[in-house]
Amino acid sequence: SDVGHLDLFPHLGCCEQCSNKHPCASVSCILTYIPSATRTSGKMDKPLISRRLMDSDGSLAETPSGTPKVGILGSGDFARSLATRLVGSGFSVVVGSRNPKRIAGLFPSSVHVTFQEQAVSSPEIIFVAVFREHYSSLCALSDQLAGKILVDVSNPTENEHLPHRESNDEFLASLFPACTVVEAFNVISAWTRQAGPRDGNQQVPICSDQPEAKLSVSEMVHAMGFKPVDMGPLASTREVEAMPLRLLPGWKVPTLLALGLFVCFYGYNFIRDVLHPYVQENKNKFYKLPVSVVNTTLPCVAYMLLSLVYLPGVLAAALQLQRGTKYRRFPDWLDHWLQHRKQIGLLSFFCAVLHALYSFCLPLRRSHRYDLVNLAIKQMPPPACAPAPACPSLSTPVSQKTWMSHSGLRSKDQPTHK
Ligand SMILES: NC(=O)C1=CN([C@@H]2O[C@H](COP(=O)(O)OP(=O)(O)OC[C@H]3O[C@@H](n4cnc5c(N)ncnc54)[C@H](OP(=O)(O)O)[C@@H]3O)[C@@H](O)[C@H]2O)C=CC1
Ligand SMILES: [Fe+3]
Repeated sequence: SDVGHLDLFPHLGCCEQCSNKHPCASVSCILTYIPSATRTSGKMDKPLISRRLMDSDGSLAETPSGTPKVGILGSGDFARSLATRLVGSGFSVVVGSRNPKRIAGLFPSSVHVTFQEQAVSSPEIIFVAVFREHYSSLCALSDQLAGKILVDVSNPTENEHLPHRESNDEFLASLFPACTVVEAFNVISAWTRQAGPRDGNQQVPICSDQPEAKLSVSEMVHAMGFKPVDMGPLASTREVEAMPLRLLPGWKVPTLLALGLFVCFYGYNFIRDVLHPYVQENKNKFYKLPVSVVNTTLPCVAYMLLSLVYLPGVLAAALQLQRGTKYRRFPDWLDHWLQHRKQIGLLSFFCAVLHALYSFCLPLRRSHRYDLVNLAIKQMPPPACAPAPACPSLSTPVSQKTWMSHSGLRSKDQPTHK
């Protein structure tokens, strides 16, 4: 309704947008006048890089003095994207490099790029954006780093990561015992880190043995527009560092299960529909392998998977009844099974959809085949003095009734089988 809009927006004067009497209260005009920032709300409207930090050419300008200072060791991709975001969030950033002159131009102008020794002297929080194998090259800075918070951002490669091996954070903490090590940002992509949490993951898992250090880093993460998530002590970093290595977590077992079921049912249907007729009656039905046998197999797999979605719930209920309480942990196998129900259910649905598509396409394919046979027969010249055909279906075009009966459809004048 237009009523009341004028009270809400008393600044609206003469309307230049439409021909209404002034002041105009039409919704379209009001929407044109309201600044976009007041129309929409939420975090996404906040500019990721504040205007006051931008030069006229779009690069980042000097940060005002008195802003919190953050150090970054390393000048690679991670350091660059992090520095850009930190400056955009109002932090003063100093980057420590082995060769500051070479890489200074790659950072926003407000970032101070210097040698490692100078970079770590004043900030209390220092990001270690170098690979694990180069941590030991930072040991020369031990005295200057004493008492500071080191934020480890590294991820192990797959070969490095072994479940019972010490994490990169634990290794860093052992090299710098006088520092507090905090894990953060290892799961955030370079794009999200630089552009802010617009469309990517917003959660930043944080681990440390020191609650104060965790709090300081959490506040910084929050100021950068992300959501800090406390993942516990430094020992939890083994789990957190393994996160980026997991592709589609939770799907491996259900997918293998679905494939296994498919292979079993396909084998069974192959023996029943193809191999058995071939051995017993010498009938060649191998043409059924790509479509018909697959289509018979898909619903079997779908039903089996669906039953595997419901079964653990029943087992869990039975176990609770037997134990007389629901406050005891399920056995591990049942716990894992319960956690995979969503994936198993989706795979079941996928098989059912494939079955529907196959079933829909099969009659179309048969109809096309009969059309081709009809055409071929029509083109055959009648023999000059041919005897009466033994099989009428070979000399006359295949009727609609024939292909309908072969396709499992029934024509109107055909009697129903009881
Ligand atoms: N890139 C990404 O998107 C992500 C990276 N990470 C982690 O961030 C860390 C850095 O990654 P990234 O920036 O991509 O790597 P890069 O190879 O781009 O940069 C590594 C930096 O380490 C510095 N460095 C310090 N000491 C040494 C040394 N002895 N030998 C070689 N280099 C050294 C170098 O800077 P200089 O020469 O100036 O000293 C170099 O620029 C890694 O631990 C990685 O796992 C985590 C998540 C995502
Ligand atoms: Fe079916």
